Amino acid sequence: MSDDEADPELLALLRQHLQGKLTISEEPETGVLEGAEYVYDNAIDVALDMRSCKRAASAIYAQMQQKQYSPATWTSHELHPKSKDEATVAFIFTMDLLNFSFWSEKPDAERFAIEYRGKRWTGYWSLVAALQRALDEGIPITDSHFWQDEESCNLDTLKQVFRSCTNEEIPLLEERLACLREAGKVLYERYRCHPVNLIAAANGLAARLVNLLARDFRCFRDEHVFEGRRKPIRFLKRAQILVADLWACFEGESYGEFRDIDKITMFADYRVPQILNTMGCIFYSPILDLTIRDKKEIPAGGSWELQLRACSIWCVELIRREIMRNHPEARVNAILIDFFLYDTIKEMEAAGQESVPHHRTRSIWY
Ligand SMILES: Nc1nc2c(c(CN[C@H]3C=C[C@H](O)[C@@H]3O)cn2[C@@H]2O[C@H](COP(=O)(O)O)[C@@H](O)[C@H]2O)c(=O)[nH]1
Repeated sequence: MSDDEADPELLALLRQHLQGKLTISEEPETGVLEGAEYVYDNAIDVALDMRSCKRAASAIYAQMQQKQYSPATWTSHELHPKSKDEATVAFIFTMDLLNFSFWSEKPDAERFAIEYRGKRWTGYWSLVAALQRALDEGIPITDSHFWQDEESCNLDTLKQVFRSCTNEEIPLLEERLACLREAGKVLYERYRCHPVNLIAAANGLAARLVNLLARDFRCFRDEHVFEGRRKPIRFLKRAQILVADLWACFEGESYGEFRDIDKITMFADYRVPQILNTMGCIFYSPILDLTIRDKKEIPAGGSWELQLRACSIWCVELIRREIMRNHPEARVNAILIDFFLYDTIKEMEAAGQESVPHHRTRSIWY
């Protein structure tokens, strides 16, 4: 077919569209839930316990009501940015670009930690504290121009930004620099150097923003082949939590306004599976259970890890459906359930009440 002959299939599609027979769905899907259900249906090392999920649904709903859990809870965290503007969009984008792999095998007093505002911050909060401290110190760590400037933004700069008050360095420092470099390049090439233009391109659709992040940024493309299945399983954890953080921070308005926000799923990290296991909602084969309890590393991209992540997503979806079945008026979605579960396991950790460890996989995806 010569270049100027149109593809007959395309012509047929166009004709159907013009005749109003073809509605090109405005509502894109991320495919995350579909992939999670597929893995759940084919998992042999991870399973769900329906009775525990039902029990968890009513307990979670009751506690969320009692704590008045809402998107506004996000801003109430001491370290999260308070201004509702472009600077906060840039902060959240930078934060979720680097929001991965903080766990340490060192004892608490020796693990990587950031000293900021008179406190020691570890885990996710060490990331937020380091970014806030860098901005206080005049380092433009949330500016995509800076990320591309190899003179002023390099490994030494990041070592300074993430300098620890212990002898342990932040894990995967080189990978974090690579994420900033790539994101700086893509934002320059496609989004006029600022993530607000990426949000504008999504046109108020959360699923579209997630898909744009996965399409344009390799470092957000958290998808993996499960046991040889041709179509990769999409987790897109940092892309999804980025949308969720925007929605929560801006309380569903302005840069956080998404008419399909309920399409966002739980974020497949290493903390929520831990609390779901603690509550008996998900359980493991004896060998996997032993591996996790012995704090042995689980290979990134392997079947065990994908089963853990996918079954956790599916578990939170079933909990969400159970809550909506019993409370049709509830303003609860997978994001708020997830945020609640994460904050709950962190409270348990702070109180020394963790009964089972989280799984250990070192990865840039979560
Ligand atoms: N599923 C899920 N994963 C989350 C979060 C958050 C923080 N979200 C804040 C925003 C609103 C909420 O109220 C939280 O205050 C971090 N993480 C992930 O956990 C890991 C860090 O664990 P640790 O090293 O122990 O701090 C790492 O993979 C990180 O990406 C969440 O909410 N959900």
